[in-house]
Amino acid sequence: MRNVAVIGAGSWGTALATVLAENHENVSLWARREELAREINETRENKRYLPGITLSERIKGDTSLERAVRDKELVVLVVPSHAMRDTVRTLAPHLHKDTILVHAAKGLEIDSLKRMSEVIKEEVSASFHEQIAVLSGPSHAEEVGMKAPTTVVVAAEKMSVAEEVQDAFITSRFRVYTNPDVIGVEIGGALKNIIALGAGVSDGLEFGDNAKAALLTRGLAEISRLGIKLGANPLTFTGLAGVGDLVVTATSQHSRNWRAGRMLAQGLAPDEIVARMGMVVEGIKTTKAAHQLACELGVEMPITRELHALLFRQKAPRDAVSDLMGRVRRHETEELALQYFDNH
Ligand SMILES: NC(=O)C1=CN([C@@H]2O[C@H](COP(=O)(O)OP(=O)(O)OC[C@H]3O[C@@H](n4cnc5c(N)ncnc54)[C@H](OP(=O)(O)O)[C@@H]3O)[C@@H](O)[C@H]2O)C=CC1
Ligand SMILES: O=C(CO)COP(=O)(O)O
Repeated sequence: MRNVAVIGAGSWGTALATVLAENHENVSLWARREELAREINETRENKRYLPGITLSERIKGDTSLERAVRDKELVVLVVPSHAMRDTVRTLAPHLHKDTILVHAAKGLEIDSLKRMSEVIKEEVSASFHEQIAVLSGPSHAEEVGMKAPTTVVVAAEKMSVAEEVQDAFITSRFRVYTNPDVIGVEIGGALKNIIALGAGVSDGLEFGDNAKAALLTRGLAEISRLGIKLGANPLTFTGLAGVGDLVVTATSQHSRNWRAGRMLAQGLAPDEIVARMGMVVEGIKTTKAAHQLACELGVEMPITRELHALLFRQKAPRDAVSDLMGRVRRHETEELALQYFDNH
């Protein structure tokens, strides 16, 4: 491919543009603010979102969505999930009929509780539906910008589409796997942010490594439970979009969600946390959406429930921990354990 576009010049969009610039001659990078597009073009740096990384001359900042997507073979959507619907609605009429759309956002739409690929499908014509993919996995923008070895996964309903996206992104430092499980990859990527918030709370309370390991493990159990209910392949949660992203987000000081959790433990309100961060903290809105989804589908998600109470009902962090630890005793792998005891 020669012409690709990245929509969203935050940290992740800018980092993905640096990867794409290794493989493609023209990379349009859409920013909604004129001064950011100008800074990218004039200084070859995005100081606010990816400081210290020199951007290739192949990357061109642009503020026109129409111009950015026109005649592009690949369009990468990297706006925060709350902005996905409006952004896709605006650019949809200008897409070339063969364009592949890949999104890299990690969240759910708060009112509809939909995954990002579902939101995108609703905003583009049916002819694009098989050309939609998701890119996810353990990948902090700061490290990708520095070309540290990174692995990600691309999921699409059609394997040939996933493979085209794999081809477009793969470099010697950015290894891309494919997976047909769009639901699992999107749910893993979105819900790990909730558990990362919890890990930040746990670290803020200085609970140590046992508590963090418990949160990650039981967090993955509840992410998988919801994902499987929605139709995901359980194996996806053992992969890059599951365990991989959970570990990288919940154990890293790069993570905005982990840092937000630490601020929660200090008693800051969600609004103050978002204002201080100056960057997107997807886990806050995703906690609301996932909690509602779990209630509607009757899926048990105790960590998500407690974080929801912490974020939106002013529950004290230590009370949330006591309530988690004091829950009714159970088997570790409840469905499997019941089968096992039936057979023995
Ligand atoms: N950062 C990372 O390491 C990774 C992030 N992601 C995911 O990528 C997505 C984007 O996050 P990230 O780049 O980190 O976010 P940042 O906070 O770094 O940047 C947010 C970007 O989105 C723009 N933006 C904010 N609101 C809107 C809106 N309503 N309409 C259009 N654009 C908007 C901002 O523009 P402005 O400057 O004008 O406000 C800015 O360019 C998230 O879903 C995140 O979970 C996934 C993997 C890694
Ligand atoms: O998704 C990420 C790494 O894979 C980035 O996580 P944060 O949004 O918490 O920084």
